[in-house]
Amino acid sequence: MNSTKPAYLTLLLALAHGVAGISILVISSWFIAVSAIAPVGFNYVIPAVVIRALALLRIASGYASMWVGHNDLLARIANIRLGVFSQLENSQINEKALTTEALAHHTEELASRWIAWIAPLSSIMFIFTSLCFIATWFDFPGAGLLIVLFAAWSIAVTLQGLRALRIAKRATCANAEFRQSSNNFLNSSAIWHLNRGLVGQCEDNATQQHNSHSASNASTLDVKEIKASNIVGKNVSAKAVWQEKIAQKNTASRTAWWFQGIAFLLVVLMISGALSIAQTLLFAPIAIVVPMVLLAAPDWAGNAFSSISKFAQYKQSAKALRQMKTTPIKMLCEREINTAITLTDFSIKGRRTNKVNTSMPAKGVVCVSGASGCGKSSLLQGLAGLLPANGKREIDGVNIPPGLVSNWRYVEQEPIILSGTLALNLDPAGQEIPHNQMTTLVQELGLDKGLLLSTWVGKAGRPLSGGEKKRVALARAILAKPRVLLVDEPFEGLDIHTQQRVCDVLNRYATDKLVIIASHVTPKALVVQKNVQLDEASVVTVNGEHRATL
Ligand SMILES: Nc1ncnc2c1ncn2[C@@H]1O[C@H](COP(=O)(O)OP(=O)(O)OP(=O)(O)O)[C@@H](O)[C@H]1O
Repeated sequence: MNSTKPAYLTLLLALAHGVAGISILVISSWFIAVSAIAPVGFNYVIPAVVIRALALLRIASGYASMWVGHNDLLARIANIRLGVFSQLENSQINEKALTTEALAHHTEELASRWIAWIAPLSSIMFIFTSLCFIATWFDFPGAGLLIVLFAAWSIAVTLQGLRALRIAKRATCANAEFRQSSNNFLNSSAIWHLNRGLVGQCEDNATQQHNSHSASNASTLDVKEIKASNIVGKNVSAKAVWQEKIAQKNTASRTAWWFQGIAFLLVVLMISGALSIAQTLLFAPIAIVVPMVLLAAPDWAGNAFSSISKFAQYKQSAKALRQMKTTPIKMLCEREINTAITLTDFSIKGRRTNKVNTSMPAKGVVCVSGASGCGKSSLLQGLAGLLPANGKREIDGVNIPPGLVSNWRYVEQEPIILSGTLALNLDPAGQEIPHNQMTTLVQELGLDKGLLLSTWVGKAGRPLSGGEKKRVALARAILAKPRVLLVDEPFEGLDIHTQQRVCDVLNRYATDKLVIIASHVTPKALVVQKNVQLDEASVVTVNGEHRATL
C-alpha cells in the first residue's frame, strides 16, 4: 500500500541525536570526576569544547530529525491515502462513518511509524548495545549491571508491547462504535426537536387538562414522554475511547516507573556492594560513568515504552485498513447495444424485489414505475451493476457477467453534491469537459438562475435545493455521455415547467442512447418508448415464486 522509500535520514538523525545525548552524559560524568582530582595543568578546555560540540550536534540533529521526519510523514500520509482510495475504487463502501474514520485516523498512525516508534526504539537499542559493548571491552566498573539493565529493558518493552497490542485492539473497537453511534446521533438531528417539542407539548396539554380531566391523561403523557426520549439515542459516549487511551498511557508510564526502579536498584547495589568504587574514583574517574548512565537510564531509554504503544497502534491500524468493509464491484468494458437489453428472472440479491422479465430497446426512454418500495431504485442499481443480482442481464442476447458497465451511469435518488464549484460538480473526474457544454446544459435544465459555473455549492457554499441537486447530478451524468443513462426519480420536487425542461433534455438524449427512468410520475412531455410496471398488484405466483408480469 505504501511505496514511499524508507526514511533512512530520519533514522540516522534520530541516532545522531541519541548518541550525542548519551555521549554528553558519559563525558560530563567523567569530566566532573576528573575535575575533582585533576592535577595542576590539566587541560579543562578540550573536554568542555567536546561537550559543547556534542550539545550543538544534539540540538541540530534533534530539530533536523523532526523536520525531515515530519516532511516524510506528510508524504507518507498522502501516499497511504492514495493507496486506500485505490483500495476503495470499484467497491461499494458499506459503512461510510468507519471508512472516514479509517482514512483520518489509521493512515496517520501508519504514516508516523518512522518518527513514532522505529527511530526511537532503534536509537535506544543502538545506544544500549554500544554502551554494553564499550563498557565490557574497556572493563568499566559495573559493566555487568549495564547488561542486566539492558535485559530488564528488553523484557519490559516486550511485555508492554504485548499488552499494548491488546489495548490497541480494544481501542479500535471502541472508536468504531463511538463513530457509528455519533453518526447515527447526528443523522437524527432533524428530529431532535421532537424530543423537547413533544415533551413540551405534552406538558402544556397536561397543564391545560389537569384542571378539567382525570389523572388517566397523565399515564398517556408518560408514555409519550418515554417515546420522545427514545427518539434521540443516548448511548453516544466517548468514555470507552478515552478509557482505552488512558489505559495505553498508564501501562507505558507504569512500565517506565518499573524500569526506573530497577535502574535505581542497580545503582544502589553498585554503590553498597562496592565501597571500593569511592576509592577507585580517586584513581579512575571512569568508574562514575556506569552509575551515572544507570541513574539517567529512564531519560534516555524511557521513551521506548510510549514508542512500543505506537507500534501496537500501528499494527492495529494496518489491520483495520486491510479489513475495511467494502463490497468489490467488478468493472466491465464498454459494450455496444444493437437491438435490446433483456432481463430474465432478474432480481436484486438481499432486497425484497420480484423477478423481472422484460426487454428494453437500444435507444429511447424506458420508464420504470410502480408503488413505493416495489423495487424501482433497486432494479436500476442492479441493472447498472451497482448491486449484485440473480437472473440474466443480456445485451443483444449475450449475458453480461456481474459488474459495473463502464459507460453506463446511474443518477441516484439523493445525489451527492461535492463541496466545490458548480464546474467541479459537473466534471468531478477532471475530464476537461468544455465549459460552454456545461453552461448550455445548465441553462437547458433551468439551473442558471443565480448559479454560475464558478459558484461554490455544497458545504460552505450555496446550499442547493433538492430539485437543484437532482438536476446538477443529471447534468453531471449527461456530460459524461453514457451509453445507458439510469435516472432515479428525476421529477421529484420539480414544478411543471422545470419537469418540462428536464423531459426535453432527456428526450433529446434518448434519440441515440438508452435512458431508463424510475419514477412515480410520467410527465406528458416525456416521450416514452416503453413502460415497465413493477406493481405488487400485478405479481403472480409461478411455481411458488413471485414473478412480476411486465
Ligand atoms: N440498503 C438496503 N438494504 C436492504 N433493503 C433495502 C435497501 N434499500 C431498500 N431496501 C428494500 O428494498 C425494497 C425496494 O426498495 P427500493 O428503494 O428499490 O424501492 P422503490 O420502488 O425505489 O421505492 P421508492 O419509490 O419509495 O423510492 C424495499 O422493500 C426496501 O425496504
